[in-house]
Amino acid sequence: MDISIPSSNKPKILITGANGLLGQKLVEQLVEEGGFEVIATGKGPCRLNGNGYTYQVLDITNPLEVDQVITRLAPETIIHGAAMTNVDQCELNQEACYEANVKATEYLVKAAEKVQSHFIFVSTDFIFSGNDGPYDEEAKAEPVNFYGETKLIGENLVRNAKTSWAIARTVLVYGIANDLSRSNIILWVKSSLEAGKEIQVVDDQVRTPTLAEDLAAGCILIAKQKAQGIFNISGADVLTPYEMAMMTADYFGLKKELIHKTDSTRFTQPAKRPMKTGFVIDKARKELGYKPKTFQEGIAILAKQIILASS
Ligand SMILES: NC(=O)C1=CN([C@@H]2O[C@H](COP(=O)(O)OP(=O)(O)OC[C@H]3O[C@@H](n4cnc5c(N)ncnc54)[C@H](OP(=O)(O)O)[C@@H]3O)[C@@H](O)[C@H]2O)C=CC1
Ligand SMILES: Cc1cn([C@H]2C[C@H](O)[C@@H](COP(=O)(O)OP(=O)(O)O[C@H]3O[C@@H](C)C(=O)[C@@H](O)[C@H]3O)O2)c(=O)[nH]c1=O
Repeated sequence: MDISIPSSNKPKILITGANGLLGQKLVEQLVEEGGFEVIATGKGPCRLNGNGYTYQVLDITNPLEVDQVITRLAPETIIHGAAMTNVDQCELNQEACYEANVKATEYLVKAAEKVQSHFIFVSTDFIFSGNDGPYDEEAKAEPVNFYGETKLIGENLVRNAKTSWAIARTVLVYGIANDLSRSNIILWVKSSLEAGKEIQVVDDQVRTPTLAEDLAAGCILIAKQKAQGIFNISGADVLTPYEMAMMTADYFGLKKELIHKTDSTRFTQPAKRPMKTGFVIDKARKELGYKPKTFQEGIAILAKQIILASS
């Protein structure tokens, strides 16, 4: 069922993967700001709260559906955040990952070209090797897992698009939203420690963790300014997952003794993780006016949302 609101004379912005963590924050902020007519799309029923947007079912791996929805709605702007984001699942089920992250992006770019939408593609630090981060926008891509490979192919499809485009790259997104398909580091650490579970956390991988609200704000700055090119949209704090876990335990007053420091030789996952990533965000700060929260501020924001969600 599509939830529709009367169309307006505002420019249309279409969000793919709107039921996801980034998608929900994008819709929330766009509706709040009021500058766009917001079209939220996702596979299956709407899992968003609130109103002020139109929900349209859209499975981006269906080329016919993509063409019909995009050409009928002709959005001025598309923010394409939908993807298969479980990195280990991507390694183990490469066909599904390629469909969702590459073929779907191809269908969306083709449809965007027909209606000349400004196309904003959300990408990742996982396109890099992790040998020499943190990275600026000019760094050489060299993915170390299949998920990263598919996101890099997606980037290249977008860079060759015959319509205006931007790429918003981000890192280790954390936050809370409605009925999410996957967890994220703060929620996972908090729930493990509250359950009295011991966790092994690596201290040799480096990230610049990103509050979901900041990523959404960065994408909206790009949309409003119709900015073109590649922008690093992440947090500024350079931290290891172990440091993030300890800060999370500290903030929520949980038992730090349950957190055991380890390294990537002892803690392995099905898909290899790039060791040292993280982003230099000077370009987004200067050209977009992007201003991310600190990780500490991000935890506090999340804590308030968790209390709100449980009240
Ligand atoms: N999370 C992170 O740490 C990072 C994310 N990114 C990128 O940011 C973007 C958003 O990620 P995030 O919000 O965190 O991830 P989520 O997994 O929360 O959101 C992705 C959304 O895409 C949807 N989706 C998957 N397949 C399809 C499909 N065939 N048709 C329609 N929708 C589909 C999912 O639907 P459903 O909810 O029904 O499964 C989900 O809502 C992604 O492009 C990701 O690659 C980049 C760096 C870090
Ligand atoms: C589950 C787990 C993770 N970790 C570490 C590994 C990693 O550095 C960090 C996060 O691991 P996860 O597997 O939860 O998340 P991961 O799949 O690495 O997250 C990635 O998601 C995709 C979508 C991206 O685009 C990337 O930017 C990145 O955010 O925490 C541990 O140390 N111990 C653990 O038990």
